[in-house]
Amino acid sequence: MEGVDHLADERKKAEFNVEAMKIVWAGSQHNLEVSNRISKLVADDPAFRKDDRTMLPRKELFKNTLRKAAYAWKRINELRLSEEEASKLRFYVDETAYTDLHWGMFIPAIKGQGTDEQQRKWLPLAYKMQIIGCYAQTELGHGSNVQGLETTATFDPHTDEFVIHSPTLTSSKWWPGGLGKVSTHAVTYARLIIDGKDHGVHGFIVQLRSLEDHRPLPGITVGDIGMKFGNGAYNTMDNGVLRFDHVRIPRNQMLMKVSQVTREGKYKQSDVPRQLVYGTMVYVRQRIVADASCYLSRAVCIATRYSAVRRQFGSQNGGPETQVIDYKTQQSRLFPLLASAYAFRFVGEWLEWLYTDVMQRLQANDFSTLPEAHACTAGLKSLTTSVTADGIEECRKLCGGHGYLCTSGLPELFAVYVPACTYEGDNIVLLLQVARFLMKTVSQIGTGKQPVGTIAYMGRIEHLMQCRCNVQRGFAELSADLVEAAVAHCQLIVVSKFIEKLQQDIPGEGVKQQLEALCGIYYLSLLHKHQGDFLATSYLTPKQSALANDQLRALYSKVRPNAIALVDAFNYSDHFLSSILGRYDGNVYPKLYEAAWKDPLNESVVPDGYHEYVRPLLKQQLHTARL
Ligand SMILES: CC/C=C\C/C=C\C/C=C\C/C=C\C/C=C\C/C=C\C=C\C(=O)SCCNC(=O)CCNC(=O)[C@H](O)C(C)(C)COP(=O)(O)OP(=O)(O)OC[C@H]1O[C@@H](n2cnc3c(N)ncnc32)[C@H](O)[C@@H]1OP(=O)(O)O
Ligand SMILES: Cc1cc2nc3c(=O)[nH]c(=O)nc-3n(C[C@H](O)[C@H](O)[C@H](O)COP(=O)(O)OP(=O)(O)OC[C@H]3O[C@@H](n4cnc5c(N)ncnc54)[C@H](O)[C@@H]3O)c2cc1C
Repeated sequence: MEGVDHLADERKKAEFNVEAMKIVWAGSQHNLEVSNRISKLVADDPAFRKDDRTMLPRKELFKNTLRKAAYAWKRINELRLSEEEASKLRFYVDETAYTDLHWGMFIPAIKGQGTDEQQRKWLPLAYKMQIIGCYAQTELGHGSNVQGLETTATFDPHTDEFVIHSPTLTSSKWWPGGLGKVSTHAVTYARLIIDGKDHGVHGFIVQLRSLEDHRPLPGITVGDIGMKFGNGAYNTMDNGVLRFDHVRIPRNQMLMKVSQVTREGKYKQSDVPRQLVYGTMVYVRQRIVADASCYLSRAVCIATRYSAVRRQFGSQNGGPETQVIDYKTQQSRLFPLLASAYAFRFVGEWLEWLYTDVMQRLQANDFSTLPEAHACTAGLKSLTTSVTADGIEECRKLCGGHGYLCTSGLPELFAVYVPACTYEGDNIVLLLQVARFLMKTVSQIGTGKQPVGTIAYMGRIEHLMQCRCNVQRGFAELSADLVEAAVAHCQLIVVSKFIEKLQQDIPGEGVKQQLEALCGIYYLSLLHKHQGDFLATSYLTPKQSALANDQLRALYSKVRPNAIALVDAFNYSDHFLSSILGRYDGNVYPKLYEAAWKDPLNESVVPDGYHEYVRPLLKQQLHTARL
């Protein structure tokens, strides 16, 4: 029934102040106000419609994305939106586009690795979108191993230029988003060669296309790499291929904050770690962690609302069947994901703080916290994206058959999100970086160096203090176990940041109690999942393990009446969720029925192809039957 809130009874059960929880989720009253205003702006504008996205052929889909990106830019300028509001608007438009890479990587790369002079030249052009940029690092044959890139940038002292070249097929740039069809410029990563000497990988600003007619400049071959997983989803993005045939750029287009090449061809390394060349990846990994909670909470919101609407079995005396959310099995799959969404929100906030702190220290030439920042961003990116991708798929299954329909919103959400486990660093490769950091810490504990920050706990573990180990010995052989240790370390960070959040003053009736319950669900469900490890290492007795499980079940019961309100606190509009199963009013069945009839296949009663391919079969059967 239109206008009826089918979830109203569920909302009445809430034992906490939902408006106050919305502020906690948004981070502040100000953030909530901006989110409300911008999300409404997008939802009310038919130009941002997206319910047809999974049905459009690629060319039409891509053109539509270009139209939306241009329209979004027009609105940002007309309404004089601030940078914060503009990025919120792109978030609520909810369509991956070349602009993600322009704002998310091209500009940050210039800011992080360009000199003041380079920033003064390039940033105003980029901010006004008079040039559009991408981040061209990965190659056909090399992704994870950045030091293995093959593209060369050879200094020519006669002309004061670099010659950018792709020497082999495997050196072709492959994957950069925005590169395929749109970008006019790329921050390109290439090996710096001076006088025959290889100085390793550096970033260069290279113009790819004419600003007049958009054609590739001489020596540039560029195009899209083709369709990716899923309908709609990441196919709105022009991930590209790029080859250079001795393309010349002026010397001052090498990003020279970390190291410089002089007019005479001298290579000078600033007094900063070379890893700062990887700085853009650290920035984006930190953003990806913040984003994981958004994707997971969307899926959880859909699955929770639908689980309250859906009924199966258990009818008493002809009464209604049981809401599937009341089954303990459903709760044991759903509520840990709900708890994870909140946990990732808080760890994302903390990581943002850590990143800002590291950046401030770098300004003051203090590089001491860089290894920890790298380990935290790499590890948490890996953990949160893996859990989120798996969580979205679990939410689809929690919605039964209807979860498989595109109109549930879940298939596209999964397809658009799952590459997050690969881009910005394959999740296993990143965990190996964390493991390396942990092993290095262990090797230093023996020398009396006290670990601080997220690894301080290691200094309190007795047997680690006795440990005398070399970082590399046995590392490869034990790498699968070390990856597990790295995940456990990252989980510890997530749990401790959730607990720290609870130690803050959290206003709003019942809000803190709900968060305490969710925090308990988060760590107890982990403990339950890994109880074998805890029992094997005698950190838990079987009795304690059983008690923990009892406590977990009790917390599911505590959260159950609040479940709908806890997902309402994410504050997602129906437009943003784009899911019939996750509708705010729970009016699922009539809307599913209505949507089916809008499918292009139902435009005609007799489908295209019937007369060519079906009718002849039927005729043949009629003929055979008569015989
Ligand atoms: C659909 C959209 C979804 C979400 C949107 C999310 C966010 C939106 C908001 C903003 C973002 C905007 C856009 C992004 C959106 C979507 C993503 C789209 C695009 C994706 C782009 C990319 O994928 S770009 C390419 C990314 N590539 C990688 O990540 C490569 C991974 N590899 C590496 O990083 C390195 O090769 C390595 C770390 C694995 C190894 O490096 P190497 O130099 O060989 O190092 P080692 O020898 O192992 O180590 C040497 C020492 O250096 C230390 N180290 C390594 N890396 C760093 C670092 N980054 N910082 C600091 N220190 C570092 C290492 O620990 C070693 O230290 P020691 O002390 O041990 O010597
Ligand atoms: C949607 C999408 C968007 C992207 N956008 C961009 C972009 O804008 N710009 C850009 O430059 N790049 C981009 N990329 C590329 C991306 O960064 C790389 O794909 C990513 O870094 C992984 O590298 P790879 O593809 O080389 O994987 P590989 O390293 O080849 O991984 C293959 C397998 O090998 C394993 N493996 C690799 N090394 C090791 C090791 N040392 N030990 C154990 N196992 C290992 C991995 O775990 C994985 O299972 C994008 C990729 C995708 C999918």
